Amino acid sequence: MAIKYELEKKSSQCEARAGVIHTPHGDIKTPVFMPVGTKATVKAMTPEELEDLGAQIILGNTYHLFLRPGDDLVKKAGGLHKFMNWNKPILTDSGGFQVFSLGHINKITEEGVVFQSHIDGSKQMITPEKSIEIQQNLGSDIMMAFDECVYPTATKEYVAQSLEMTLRWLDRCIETHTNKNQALFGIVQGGLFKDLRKKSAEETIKRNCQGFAVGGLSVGETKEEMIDILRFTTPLLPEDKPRYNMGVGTPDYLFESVEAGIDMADCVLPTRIARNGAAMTSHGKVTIKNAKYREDFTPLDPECDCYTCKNYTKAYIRHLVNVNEILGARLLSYHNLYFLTHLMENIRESILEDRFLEYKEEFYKKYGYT
Ligand SMILES: CC#C[C@H]1NC(N)=Nc2cc3[nH]c(NC)nc3cc21
Ligand SMILES: [Zn+2]
Repeated sequence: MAIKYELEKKSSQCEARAGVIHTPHGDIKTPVFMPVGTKATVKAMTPEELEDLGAQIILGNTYHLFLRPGDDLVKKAGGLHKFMNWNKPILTDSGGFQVFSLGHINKITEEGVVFQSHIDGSKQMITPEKSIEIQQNLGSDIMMAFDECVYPTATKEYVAQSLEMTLRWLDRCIETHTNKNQALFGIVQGGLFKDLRKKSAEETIKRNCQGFAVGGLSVGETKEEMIDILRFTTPLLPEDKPRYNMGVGTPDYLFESVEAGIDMADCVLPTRIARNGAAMTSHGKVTIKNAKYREDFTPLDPECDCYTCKNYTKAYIRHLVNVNEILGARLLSYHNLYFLTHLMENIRESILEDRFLEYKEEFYKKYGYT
């Protein structure tokens, strides 16, 4: 068994739950936020810094690593863990979404997706088999099935057809999944249509994957639509397997995901907004370039005990960002990743103490959501 999910405590107030995912590269306490390391690095962070800030598992991307440096090279290096010197769990996305959001799609056929590389325009094709072969070369602990990604604007007819193809592609992924040290997660689609979500969930569950993602969200739908679909779909998934909401990473979306019964979430936001000079703090978002911080010699977040907040001031970080010094992005990335990682740790504690909703209310008030 590549991974095993152990449920520790279910909230009495909502679908939230705390658990542990046992993997060949160590245990993951859930709910968990997963930093994104698209091209074999979580941007500007060393693996040691990721460990220090509490990261338990990171993401890699099939699409990017296939194009550069090539999954065959990573395999020759001993796999992605060795190549990037990260010895804890890694989850790799299958390429479906990245082709959609980055590659220039030429056509989607039953065989797979033909696209032009966003790097050199070369014609490429990813099939379910190819996606799993790449992920097995990378050696990730959790592989995502190759799915067809549809946007919330797609018609119901298209979404209905698409989820059927995603199920046929899942069967082909399962066929190709030979390395049983790696888990394979299915992805539930169905857009914003509850009957299609139910169908996709029921059919995906029949394939007995080691975990399940709710796909097709965080792709432009409204927050209310995401919450509605998430609260409908997540409880349909097996209680004894991990559940993963793809692409969420703001505090409110993390709270809402956990409240719906989600265990795992990932997002590029913490490092992306850091490069743009923004930080998530206990009292809401801080845009450090703001002139009001010019002579502010207090920590970024007075309630945070991370390396950045213990050693530097807003004025100093604002200076670094203003003169475009790399350290500015690094210090903000470190804090933002620490903030979301510890937010999920605090959420987990609140579930173990059966006070999740109270914690959510306290956090929302301080952060400025309500
Ligand atoms: C449609 C669809 C779909 C899902 N399929 C796969 N393989 N990966 C995803 C990654 C995502 N990231 C975000 N938002 C940043 N939404 C995502 C959705 C998916
Ligand atoms: Zn901090």
